[in-house]
Amino acid sequence: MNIIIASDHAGFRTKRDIIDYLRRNHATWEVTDLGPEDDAPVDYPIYAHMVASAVAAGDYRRGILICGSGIGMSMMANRFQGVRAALCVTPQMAELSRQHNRSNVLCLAGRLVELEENIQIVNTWLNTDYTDEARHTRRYRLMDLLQS
Ligand SMILES: O=C(CO)[C@H](O)[C@H](O)[C@H](O)COP(=O)(O)O
Repeated sequence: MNIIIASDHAGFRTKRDIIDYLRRNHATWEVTDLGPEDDAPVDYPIYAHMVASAVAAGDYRRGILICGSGIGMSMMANRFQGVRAALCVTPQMAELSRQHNRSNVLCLAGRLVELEENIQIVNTWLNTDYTDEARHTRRYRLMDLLQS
């Protein structure tokens, strides 16, 4: 199973620490870091575009995007057909985004949520399966069908 991760400058430190955590604790996930390599200012749409297009193409099973609020990253990622990006600020949101929405990209708020909480969110998101219930499948498929 593979996962691709990127941030902007505001999410850089959280990204670095989450990648370190994943490599130590989730050995079954092969982690690819798309950058940036430091916290010099960058534009989040470029990084969201890289991650979301890789997930949409099926090259990566999951993606994680981190910026200051998580908002711009989720806006950009959700422009891609087949990408269901969820901005989560609590573990319960991460759980529901998997169970009900089958999220495949997780967006985190590096400036608004403490690292320990973000790690719990990541853990929950990786460890929660989609429920595969008919009503949820119908609804997440409708998102692709109704996309303009
Ligand atoms: O909304 C955002 C993108 O999702 C983020 O919070 C950015 O990290 C934020 O806008 C960056 O702000 P800065 O003033 O350029 O550091």
